[in-house]
Amino acid sequence: MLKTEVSSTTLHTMGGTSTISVGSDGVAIITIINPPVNSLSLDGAKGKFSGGFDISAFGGMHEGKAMSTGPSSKPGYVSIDILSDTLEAARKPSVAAIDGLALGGGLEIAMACHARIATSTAQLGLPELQLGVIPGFGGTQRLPRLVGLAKALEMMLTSKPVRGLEAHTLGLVDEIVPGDQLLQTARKYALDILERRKPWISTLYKTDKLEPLGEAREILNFARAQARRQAPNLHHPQVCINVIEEGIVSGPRAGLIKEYEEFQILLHSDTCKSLVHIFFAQRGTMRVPGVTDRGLKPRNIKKVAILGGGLMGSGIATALLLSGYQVVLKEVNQKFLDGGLGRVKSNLSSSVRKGKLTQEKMDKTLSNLKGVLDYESFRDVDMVIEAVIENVSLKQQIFSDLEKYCSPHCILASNTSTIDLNLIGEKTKSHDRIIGAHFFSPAHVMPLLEIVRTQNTSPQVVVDLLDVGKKIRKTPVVVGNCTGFAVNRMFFPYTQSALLLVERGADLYRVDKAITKFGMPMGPFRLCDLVGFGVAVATGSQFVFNFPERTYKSMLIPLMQEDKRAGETSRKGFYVYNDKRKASPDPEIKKYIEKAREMTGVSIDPKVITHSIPFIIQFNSIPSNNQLMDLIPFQLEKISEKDIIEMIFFPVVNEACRVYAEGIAVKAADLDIAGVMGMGFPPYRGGIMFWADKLGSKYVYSRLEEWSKMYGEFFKPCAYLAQRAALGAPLSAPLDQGKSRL
Ligand SMILES: C[C@H](O)CC(=O)SCCNC(=O)CCNC(=O)[C@H](O)C(C)(C)COP(=O)(O)OP(=O)(O)OC[C@H]1O[C@@H](n2cnc3c(N)ncnc32)[C@H](O)[C@@H]1OP(=O)(O)O
Repeated sequence: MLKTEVSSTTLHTMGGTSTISVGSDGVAIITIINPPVNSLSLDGAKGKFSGGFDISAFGGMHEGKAMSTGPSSKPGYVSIDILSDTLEAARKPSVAAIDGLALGGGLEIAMACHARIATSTAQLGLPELQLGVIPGFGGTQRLPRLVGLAKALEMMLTSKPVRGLEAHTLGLVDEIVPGDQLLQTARKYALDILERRKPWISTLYKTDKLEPLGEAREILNFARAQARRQAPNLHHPQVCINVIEEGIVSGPRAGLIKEYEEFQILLHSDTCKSLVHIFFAQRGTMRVPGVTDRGLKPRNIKKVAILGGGLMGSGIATALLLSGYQVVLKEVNQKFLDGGLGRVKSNLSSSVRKGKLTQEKMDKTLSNLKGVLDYESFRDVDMVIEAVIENVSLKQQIFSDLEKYCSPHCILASNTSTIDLNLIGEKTKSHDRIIGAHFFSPAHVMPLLEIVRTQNTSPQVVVDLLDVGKKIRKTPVVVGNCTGFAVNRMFFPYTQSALLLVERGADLYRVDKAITKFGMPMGPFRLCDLVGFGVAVATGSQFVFNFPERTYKSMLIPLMQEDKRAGETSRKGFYVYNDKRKASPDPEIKKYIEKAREMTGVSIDPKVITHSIPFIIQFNSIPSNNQLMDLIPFQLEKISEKDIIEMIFFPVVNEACRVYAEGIAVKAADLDIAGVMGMGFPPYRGGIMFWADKLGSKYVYSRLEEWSKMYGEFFKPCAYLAQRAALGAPLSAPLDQGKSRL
């Protein structure tokens, strides 16, 4: 029971409200209220358990405002003067009572207290690295001293929080209590410290959890090597390790100073700006003008039917089952149905093997799955997701069947990745409830859900699907209807420009290597192998048909298909694969490239090469044409990595501009998220539009213009890009009103 309050004060600040109330036991309770996540701001009072420092204030700091303003202009003011020399060194003990989140700056304040009491479900973590910075309020020094170096490094480098129970085992938390006993226990704990019944601990000077220096160095070096391997383009994980090391080698106060200095530098890095942009852009996808601002409430979707138990259908079923939905899976015959159900089971078993799901939960989850061969069970479902092969007439037939069997309120969704939804729904009268639910393979793993809305789809149906997307832990991006929607329209030129480059003489494996080095999970050719040539050609044909003027016509893939090379599944594609599915370059590929060149009349143009890669060769005699041609592949191999990256990605930027200008995407930031989550574009580059804006619209335009003169229409900058470049304006600036197709 709390004792009666004897005094209380409320502070209103820009960062929310703080209340201080002192009970008759003399213990003061500071409560800080700053919805939604109690983020911290420097103008506000300190001491709240929260989602961390106010990330929206990073923006102002990027524009030049220092993090330390006013009285806090002194280096390390918060971490040294406030948290170490005032809070931690005080003659009054402080105890953190943690319910819910204690992340980033929130946990750093808690660690500067003399003890921490938490609920078992509280989440404690230092996720600053996910934003391109390091903990800045002493976290790099205190966390290793509470939980040991190895665990502290893991928590910081992965940005993953731990739950209260684990935090207690680790020593981060002193006691775990139910939520309703939190304050009472924390109060008593503070008095116990004061009266020396509990130890009075300053975390900063604790050493018992720190490994001896030699061992510590080994752990740090191991972490360095691992971080370099996992994120070779990222500098800030290395900085974090260096800062931790400084504290171990030179003492925690030296560590705090280095932490402050490095934090200030990282705050202004491109990586931090890009990751903060992605943080807000990801949350912004849930806001769709004209849809989510109408006050519509999502309807309760309980039962979903899926048509097709292939790779996509079974993945979608898995994702829904894992979030508690009842799922009906329909196939055309028992063999296919058994295959589909088997795939769902094996997806779930793999979660059990990885410790993400218990066997008991898996059995319970599977009881929500029903396999069927007809439409009878569709009568009471709330939503259907069609996930059959990309065949227009088959989909049209299915949608008219669905109209007959499903109730009038049932949402009719298609998982098509390219086909125009109006075409799919052509034979129905249900246009207001037809919507695209485009998942990415494997659907139970990939984080993006592209929600496609036609001009007739009702906003209620969009709101319903946004809600389902959130519940199955996907990031939904709402886009307009067209061939390929947003993600595949951006993907198409990615493969096309790669084909163009190799046909002009660039080494295929070097293209993949350059793109992987840039930060993509794999290069365009390795990806084609993974997706399979069959799917690549089927999707590609939609583009060839709809956008012929900007299609690069290559015979390379069809030629390889003739020789039964179909990608990874056939063990041969652009690479060859061994039993363990390890990819190796194949010298045979040259043969296909030469033949493809011959068939389409593409040649390596020496003028272009010498123009783009100036270098001098001295000949003793005048070389023959054949000798010159022999030199060409060698010369083209000299194409710089920067040129490879720009020639592959600027056409993607160009297409993203078209998608934006046509109103298919409502915000440029949605395309950034679609690229990051659907294509694997590196988040630390901020997404495709953000990255292009960093290079400047003028530069992107001028390069595309240059290549379009050399290689033709494929590279031609679109009108929107040309206009932005002429104005010197960013590509991501909001569009004129009334343009959106949504
Ligand atoms: C000096 C220090 O060391 C520096 C720091 O502390 S840096 C900050 C470190 N903290 C973080 O990185 C945590 C970031 N936040 C998160 O991971 C998640 O938001 C969360 C786990 C706190 C909550 O997740 P969830 O419940 O799914 O809600 P989510 O939609 O993400 O956030 C709710 C709202 O709070 C905002 N928000 C979350 N954390 C915020 C923060 N630290 N600052 C400002 N706004 C924040 C979100 O933008 C969102 O706003 P919106 O509703 O207007 O879109």
